[in-house]
Amino acid sequence: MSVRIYQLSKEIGMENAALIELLRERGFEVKSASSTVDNISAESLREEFAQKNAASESEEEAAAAEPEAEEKAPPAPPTAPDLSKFVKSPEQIAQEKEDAKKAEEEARKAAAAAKVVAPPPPPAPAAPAPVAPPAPAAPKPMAPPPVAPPSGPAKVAPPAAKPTPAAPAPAAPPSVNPGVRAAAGAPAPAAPAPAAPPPVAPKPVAKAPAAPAPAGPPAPPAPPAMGAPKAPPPPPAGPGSVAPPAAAKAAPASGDPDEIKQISLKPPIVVRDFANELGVKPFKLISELMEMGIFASINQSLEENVASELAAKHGFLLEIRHRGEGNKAKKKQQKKEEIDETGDLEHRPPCVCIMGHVDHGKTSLLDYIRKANVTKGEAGGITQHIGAYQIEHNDHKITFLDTPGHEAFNSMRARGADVTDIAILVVAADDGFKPQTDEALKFIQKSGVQPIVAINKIDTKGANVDKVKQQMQERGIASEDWGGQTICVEVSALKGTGIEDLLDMVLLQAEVLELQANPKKKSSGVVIEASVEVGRGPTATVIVQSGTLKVGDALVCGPASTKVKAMLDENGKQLKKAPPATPVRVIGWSTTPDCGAVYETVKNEKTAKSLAADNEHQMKAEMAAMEDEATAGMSPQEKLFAAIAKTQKKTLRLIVKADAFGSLEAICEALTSITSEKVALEIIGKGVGVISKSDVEKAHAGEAEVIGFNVRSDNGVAAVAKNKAVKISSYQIIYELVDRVRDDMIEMLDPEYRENKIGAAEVRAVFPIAKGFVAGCLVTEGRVSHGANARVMRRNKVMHDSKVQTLRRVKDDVKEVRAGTECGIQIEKFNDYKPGDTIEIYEVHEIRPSL
Ligand SMILES: Nc1nc2c(ncn2[C@@H]2O[C@H](COP(=O)(O)OP(=O)(O)OP(=O)(O)O)[C@@H](O)[C@H]2O)c(=O)[nH]1
Repeated sequence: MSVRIYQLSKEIGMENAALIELLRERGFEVKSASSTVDNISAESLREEFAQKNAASESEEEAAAAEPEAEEKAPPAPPTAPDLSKFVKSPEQIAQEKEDAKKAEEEARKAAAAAKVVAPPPPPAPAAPAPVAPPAPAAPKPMAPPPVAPPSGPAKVAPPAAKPTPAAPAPAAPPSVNPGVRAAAGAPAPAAPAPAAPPPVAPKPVAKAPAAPAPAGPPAPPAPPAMGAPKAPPPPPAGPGSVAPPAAAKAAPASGDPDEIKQISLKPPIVVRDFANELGVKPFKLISELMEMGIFASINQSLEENVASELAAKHGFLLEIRHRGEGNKAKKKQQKKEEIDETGDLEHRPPCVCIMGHVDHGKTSLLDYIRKANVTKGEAGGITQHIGAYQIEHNDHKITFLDTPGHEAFNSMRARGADVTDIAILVVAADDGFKPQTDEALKFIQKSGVQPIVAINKIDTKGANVDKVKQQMQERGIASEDWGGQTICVEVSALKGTGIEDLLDMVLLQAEVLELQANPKKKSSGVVIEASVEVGRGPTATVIVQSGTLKVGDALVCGPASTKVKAMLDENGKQLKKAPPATPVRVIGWSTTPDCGAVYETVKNEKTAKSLAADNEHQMKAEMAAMEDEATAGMSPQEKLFAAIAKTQKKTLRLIVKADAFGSLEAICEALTSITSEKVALEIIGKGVGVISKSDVEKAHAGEAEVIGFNVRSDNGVAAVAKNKAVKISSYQIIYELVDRVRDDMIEMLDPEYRENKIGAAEVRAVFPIAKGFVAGCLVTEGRVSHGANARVMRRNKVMHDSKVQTLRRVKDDVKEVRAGTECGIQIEKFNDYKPGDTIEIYEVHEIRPSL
């Protein structure tokens, strides 16, 4: 039996880091808070600390007050001092080390009073490192602030975890986070101040590992997980996605008296609209473009850099908003607000997603966690699939995103990682890393989330945990017990082994991430599932990311809007309020919102409706412009040829109906990835909900098929379809659907044939007979068969191509003559044999054409 360090540290009331240090001092090989110590050692530690704590109770109280004083002492930046219990300054760590040593000694001497848990305030650092360096604009020539050692309170920025924007100086936490573990054992950094100031303001580094000091003498080797040097604030930069030319950028900085106005446009930037925005006549803009060597018509769209250049020329700063960037920008803004309003910030549950290769046990894991929770929770709750659910573990909530795992759901998985704080990468112990595991890992890493690897199916015969760990190492995510930084838990989703441990690790990671949100503000969040439900109309499952969503709130989400009439959790229970990180199904949207879209709370229903209408209009305009753009730049002839080519190519037209937006999108993505030179695939209609008569009408008009995924047909639809000869096919499995569509495309192709040579004969002599001539031959290879296809070749030229009409051995008709045998051959409708000709015998097979 063994005990995890984080459990033990809780029991004895000690920081994880301090306990790790103490154990290391005592010769234990421990790596992180998830490492274990044997039960006997744990018990003796419990006893030891029970005594010490009793003896030093009063002393601790005094000590507890002191760090406060210490926190106030250094000139901390305004947003900084948010010390979590996992975060300590290097001085504190050093102090703890000393204390731990002292405690050990004292323990040995059986002295009663020792102090380990609450260290006294560290002495004023010998080389104090001011956290906030001077502005880069006026660097002092001689003594720049030492940039390397972050001192004073520093917020955790665990490696590969989402960077915490407010962190003043990314520092490795002497905490349980494996990625930063090394810092605990590292010497307190005391980097010498660089002799020369950095010539250019280094980019602020949001994440560990350490970046080198920008200038001056080389910094001492930083401990592996120490934070990057505290960077001076970056020079003023243009707004988020603004892509102005140099001139435009320089203008505001140079203090040009002319006011620089900003215009914000979404591509495509069409000449006519752009001229309006700039307040010039289109022909003027066209002539300016001509001066730049660009010949554009009034309806043509401009390259972004060209538009930026023109905007600058007219004194504008052009912001180009790409689709989806608005949301990103909003998200960023949202995060920023979360930091600004620290007063109202509260801890929120982590959003966790489970990813991995098909059949590695994601669903089983999710099911096990959910079922365990259902039985623990309120009795009789009927769980429904809403794309996410929340559980409680050790009195802490965890939100799980229930994302499907099939390859075709890539896009949803990508989103899963977007709203995800923690990602569990499931790898089957009997199968190891597979392409989808790697793909999922890529998503996870791209989204800046530190994966927790769950090695599943450890109960199976072929389980090889070491092999998986080896593969983890090969991918740069070595597990903790292999000297790496990735939390790795061995589980069996079937038997439930290790699941508690896994959930412990999730909570631990969540604690390190310090997930916070402001529940008091207006709610916003992300749609993770959307569908049309019979009797309920369009519904959407959203994850509240900020604020508290309440019944009666007016929401807008792209072209969809709603006044929340009802919200349900995954157990179908009506909720009145949904605080941050809660998944809820919101009923009663005007239309199904897009999966992955951001919703916002607005003033009232009227505003929501009007904003949704604006969004819809905008989206339609963009679509139309994109279509125009596809043919822009083509001459009329080219457009004509393109149109002809389009009509000549066979096309399979489809109308796709699915049960949810996520699956609809995944299906369309999978279908459009079927590429063929010979057959085009065109999705002429798609939607969420039952297959209706109007779908059939549309299919009939467009000569299309209707494909349904997990949806049924409306009453009477089958009869209409039969009457109009419209094919309707329904599927429950996405790859079957894709395979069937591929088959349908192939069926549209003309058959293909392959020739197979079966023999050859050489003409040795030509004999006249009553009706024409016969060729006396020697079969030189294979066989010659009566009725087989035959081709007479002369000097590599085909003289005739037909069939073997007569085949004789001596005077007898035969069916077949083998190689090395002489025979008489008469070819259908041919008489011009010459000695030396070759008669090739071949078969023709019809083969399945390929796309
Ligand atoms: N022996 C054993 N079998 C397991 C375990 N976890 C899952 N399985 C089995 O593995 C198979 C696939 O499990 P799923 O949970 O459906 O896997 P998945 O990764 O969700 O699969 P997709 O949803 O298709 O991507 C099922 O037959 C499960 O019963 C486990 O821990 N041990």
